[in-house]
Amino acid sequence: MPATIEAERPTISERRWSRSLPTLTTALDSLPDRLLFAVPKKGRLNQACLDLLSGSDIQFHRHNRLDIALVKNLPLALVFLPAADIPSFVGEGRVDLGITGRDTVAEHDALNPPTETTGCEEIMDLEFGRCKLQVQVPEKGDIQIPEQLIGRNVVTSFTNLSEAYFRDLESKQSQANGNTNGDASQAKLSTNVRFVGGSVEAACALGLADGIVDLVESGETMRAAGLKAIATVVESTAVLIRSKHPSDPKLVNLITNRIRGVITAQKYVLCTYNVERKNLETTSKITPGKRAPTINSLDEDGWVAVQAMVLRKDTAQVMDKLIDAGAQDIMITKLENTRTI
Ligand SMILES: Nc1ncnc2c1ncn2[C@@H]1O[C@H](COP(=O)(O)OP(=O)(O)OP(=O)(O)O)[C@@H](O)[C@H]1O
Ligand SMILES: O=P(O)(O)OC[C@H]1O[C@H](OP(=O)(O)OP(=O)(O)O)[C@H](O)[C@@H]1O
Repeated sequence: MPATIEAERPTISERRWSRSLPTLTTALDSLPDRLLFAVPKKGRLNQACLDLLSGSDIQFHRHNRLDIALVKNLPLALVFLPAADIPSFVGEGRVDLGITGRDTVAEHDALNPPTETTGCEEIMDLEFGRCKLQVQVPEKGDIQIPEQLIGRNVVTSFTNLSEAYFRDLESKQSQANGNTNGDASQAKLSTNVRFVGGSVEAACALGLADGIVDLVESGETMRAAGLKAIATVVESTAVLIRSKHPSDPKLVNLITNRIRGVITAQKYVLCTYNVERKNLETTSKITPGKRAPTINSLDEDGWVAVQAMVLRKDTAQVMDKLIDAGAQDIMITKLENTRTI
C-alpha cells in the first residue's frame, strides 16, 4: 500500500472492476481506453515515484495486493511492476509509459537491441535513484583491474550488461595480443558470468565469485562486504520512458509536462531580494534565472526588487555572493509546482 498517498474510498465501479480481475494479463487486455503507466512496485525507486505521481495530481486507489490501479482523474491506469521488468513491458509496447532506472533499460537493450518499433525512448531524467553499476573485487585480493577477471567467475544481477562488458574487454585483449583470426567480438566468452537475484555483494566472500558487478550508491554495502570498485559499467538515475508508439501521445505529453513541473520544483527555489539599481547588473549575473530575472521597481528611489529561480543546491553560495554584491532582504521560497518550458 503506498505510504504517502492517502487512499480515498474506491468507487463502486472500481470495487466491481477489481473483484472481477482474475489476472494481471486479462486486466491489461480489459483496459483498451486507458494509457498504461508502469511504476516500480517496491524497492529503491518506489517511494520517489509515488511522490512524483502525487505531485503530478495523478490520483489513484490501489487495492491491497493488486498490481493495477485506475487513475480517478485521467484516462490512465498504473501498473505496478518490478523495476527490472518495466523496460520489457514498455519496449514491447505492452505498456505506454514507465519509470525505472536507466541501468535496467541498458540491461534490457543489451539483450534486445531497439528496432524501429521496439525498445524504450527516454523522455526525461528524473534525477533521483542515482547510482553506478560497478565491477567490484575483494579489497585485499590481487585483482586491481577488470582485465584480471577475464576467464574467472563474475556474479551479478545484470548478466547482459556484464557479458557485453567482458566481451568487449576480451575482444580488446585478443586484438592487443595480435589475434586477427575472425571477429573477436563473436568469440565464446571466457569469463564466467553468473546470475544472482540479490545480495550480490556476498558472492566473493562465499567463494562463488572472483568479482561482482553490482550497484553502488553510497558505497556502504560494498565496503561492508570488504570490496572495492575497479571499473564502472553504467551510471544510472531514474528515467521516464515511453514505448515507440504510445496509444495516446497527447496524454503522454500532458503527463510528461506535469512530471517535469514537479521535478523542476524540486530542483529550484525562488530567490527574491532588493538591490540598488547600480548593482543590478552584477546581481543579475549571480541570479540569471531560467530565462531572465523578474525586476520590479521599489517605492524607494534607485532600488529594485528582483525575483529569479536558483538551483536549490546552489542556494547558500548564491546568497553569499548576493550579499557581497550589495543585495539586501534576500528570501528563499520553496516551489510547490512549476510549468516552464
Ligand atoms: N543503492 C541504490 N541507490 C540508488 N538507486 C538504486 C540503488 N539500488 C538500486 N537502485 C535503483 O533502483 C532500481 C531498482 O533497484 P531495487 O534493488 O530497489 O529493485 P528491486 O529488486 O525491485 O527491489 P528490492 O531490492 O527491494 O527487491 C535499480 O535498477 C537502480 O536503478
Ligand atoms: O552503495 P549503497 O548505498 O550501499 O547501495 C548499494 C546497494 O543497494 C542495492 O541493493 P539493495 O539494498 O536494494 O538490496 P539487494 O542487495 O537485495 O538488491 C545494491 O544492489 C547494493 O547492494
